[in-house]
Amino acid sequence: MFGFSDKGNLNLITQALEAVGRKMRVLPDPSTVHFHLPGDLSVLVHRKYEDFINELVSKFPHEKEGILKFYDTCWTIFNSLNSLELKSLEEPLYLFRQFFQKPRECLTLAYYLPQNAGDIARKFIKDQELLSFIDAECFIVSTVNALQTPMINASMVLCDRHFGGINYPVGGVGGIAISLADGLVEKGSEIRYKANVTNVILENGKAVGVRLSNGKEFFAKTVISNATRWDTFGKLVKEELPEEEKNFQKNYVKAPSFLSIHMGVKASVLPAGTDCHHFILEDNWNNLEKPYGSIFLSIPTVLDPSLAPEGHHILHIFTTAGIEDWEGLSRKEYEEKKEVVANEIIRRLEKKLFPGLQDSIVLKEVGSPKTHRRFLARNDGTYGPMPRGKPKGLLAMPFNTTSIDGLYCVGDSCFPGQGVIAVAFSGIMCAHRVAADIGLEQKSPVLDAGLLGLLRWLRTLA
Ligand SMILES: NC(=O)c1ccc[n+]([C@@H]2O[C@H](COP(=O)([O-])OP(=O)(O)OC[C@H]3O[C@@H](n4cnc5c(N)ncnc54)[C@H](O)[C@@H]3O)[C@@H](O)[C@H]2O)c1
Ligand SMILES: CC(C)=CCC/C(C)=C/C=C/C(C)=C/C=C/C(C)=C/C=C/C=C(C)/C=C/C=C(C)/C=C/C=C(\C)CCC=C(C)C
Repeated sequence: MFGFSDKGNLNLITQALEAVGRKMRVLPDPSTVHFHLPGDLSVLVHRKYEDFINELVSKFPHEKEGILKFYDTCWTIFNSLNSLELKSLEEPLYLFRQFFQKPRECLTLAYYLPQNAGDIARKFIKDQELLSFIDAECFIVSTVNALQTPMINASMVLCDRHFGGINYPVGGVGGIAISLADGLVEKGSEIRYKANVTNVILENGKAVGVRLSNGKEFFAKTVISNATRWDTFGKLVKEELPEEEKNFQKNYVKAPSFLSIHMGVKASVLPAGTDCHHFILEDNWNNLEKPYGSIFLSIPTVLDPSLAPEGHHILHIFTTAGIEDWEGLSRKEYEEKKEVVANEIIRRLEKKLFPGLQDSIVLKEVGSPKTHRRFLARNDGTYGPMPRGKPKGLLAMPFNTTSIDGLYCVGDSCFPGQGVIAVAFSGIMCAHRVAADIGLEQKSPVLDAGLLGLLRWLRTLA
């Protein structure tokens, strides 16, 4: 996980846990990911920035200058981000204060806001294979290539992995939700589980509450939806799609979902020193973004052996996959298809990384895009939004307010997009905007109208 470090302003998981009086023990991952790419290009992203740069330069010595210039630009953006107090960009008093206190940093971010990583990389780098490597760097966090990945998001992940580092919460990532929930309850909140919202209740065009599938209704000053914007406006709000959302759907499509395999294997199948995270694309760069084209693999027991019985490891393997491949099948066909597709992926891993993998399996569970749709309640099981074409960086991404008074959105179909830290930031922004709107923080109605209008107009330019 990103966001677990003890320094800077972008350690948003640490900060969220602290806010509810919690702290988790984490284990530092010595690397972010081990890339296994076409042409036997192998790159390990070390935790220490200098080690990573030296490794990359050793593979592309003729591009040393371009590599340094590209990643230096990422650092300029990351350092600007990391210097700000992160609150709502839809709240003018805060935004103006930040511009006044940190003008250089805010102007840097404003300059890069409409730009994409692939365009910046092409300013400095000519080698096609290296540009494809940067595509893979972006793909693992955005599910699209570098030309479609906003430069601010790319900089955030390409630098924070070295600044804050990747850290594993002892006991597994499920512990994050448990700690947050415990902390919230301790602070006086109430959480209702198995509460399936089917309607946002509107009164005179204002959101005033929610209705559950069991018919119960809850009323509130403010409704915040963590469902995707496709679910919020396609299912929960029964009105005609507002113009703003039409614009969002014009600019963004649902990213595919995932096929995931969770396996328990005998430890002897992994060579000594195996890294925790791997990304595998065997022969052809053109397959990078295709369904089942590339394989993600995490082995959390490399860092935290307590998760599996002695002598065993856990493998979490996943590839992008669309829901359309999995619809219209009988139960039997569905189960058979999961088996066939999973076995092919395991065969590829066996060939590339771990001979004998198939025979070492002691437990295997396969999830399809339908599993994601069902258990995460996400439209088509989508991983999040993906630009329809070439985006203007983050310019078109909506923030938290919506065109329905009293209704706010958070999560990965809001600015700045996919990723736990991105989503946590959208939560922080939303909390601040709501606090201002219900009188818990300062606000200026005149400036609000001006800024929200300006941001709406900017989005139409994207
Ligand atoms: N690091 C990883 O490997 C990893 C894995 C998975 C997801 N992620 C990140 O998490 C991000 C998603 O975060 P998010 O917060 O936007 O979405 P989310 O899907 O994690 O959270 C949405 C929440 O809303 C609930 N919900 C949805 N519809 C509901 C309804 N009708 N009634 C009641 N509850 C409902 C869901 O149960 C869920 O708890 C992704 O973009 C991804 O980057 C990361
Ligand atoms: C007016 C206006 C609007 C403006 C002005 C200017 C300014 C001030 C600006 C500002 C801005 C800001 C603050 C921004 C922010 C941003 C952020 C925070 C961002 C973030 C991001 C993040 C991200 C993207 C992340 C991501 C991640 C991910 C997705 C991850 C994933 C992972 C996975 C999948 C795993 C892998 C594995 C393997 C390889 C195995």
